[in-house]
Amino acid sequence: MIIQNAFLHLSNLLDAAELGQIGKLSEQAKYQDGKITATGAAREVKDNLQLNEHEQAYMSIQQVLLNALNRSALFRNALFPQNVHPFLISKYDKGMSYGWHVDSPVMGNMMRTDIAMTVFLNDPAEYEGGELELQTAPGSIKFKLAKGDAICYPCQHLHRVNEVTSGQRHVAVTWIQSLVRSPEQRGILFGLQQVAETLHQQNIATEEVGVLQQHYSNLLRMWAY
Ligand SMILES: O=C(O)CCC(=O)C(=O)O
Ligand SMILES: [Fe+2]
Repeated sequence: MIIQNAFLHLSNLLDAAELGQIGKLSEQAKYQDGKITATGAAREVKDNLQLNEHEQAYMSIQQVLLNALNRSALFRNALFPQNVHPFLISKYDKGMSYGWHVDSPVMGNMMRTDIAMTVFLNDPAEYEGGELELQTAPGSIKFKLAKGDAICYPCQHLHRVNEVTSGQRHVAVTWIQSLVRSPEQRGILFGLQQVAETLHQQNIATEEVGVLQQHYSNLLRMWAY
């Protein structure tokens, strides 16, 4: 099936062993007020807990998450990641939420934030509420994914995390600068790439397949910066 959606769902981004490792590492670690890393208006509406970046566990968790991203062909082919911000590891206890906001357009060492990503680190049955909600032209969309899954969405959208009304929500959040800035252009390239990949799997290697690959390459070269 060809994926044609600006919201990329990565199923099982983390395997059971990785989830176990992250669970263990975060258990002993200290979490602090999430307002510390929020700027501007987002600071007023942010109410969560974040793993302190000076904690020993922090770097180990980063490594597990980056390894998982590195082996995902879907992540690479759909998003053209050029720069990935260090993950924020967050918890939302009962009563916590993150109100409507947009993320900073530029973060860290002057990286542009094109795509935001939430990795769900615990089972959705462990908490009520806590959906990631995006405002889009046709209406709002809510995501509350399985443990180990991730959602990637263009940073243009206003979004919020609904109040957790029971239990605890545990996520990792990051931002990606893409080689291809526009979501529409990424969608065209990803569509063509999936068609080329399907033809390749069917052992079809006609002249037309070569031309498809040629134009895919030329479009990517035209749009990459
Ligand atoms: O926790 C999430 O799913 C998203 C959090 C968020 O919007 C942010 O950190 O900017
Ligand atoms: Fe956000």
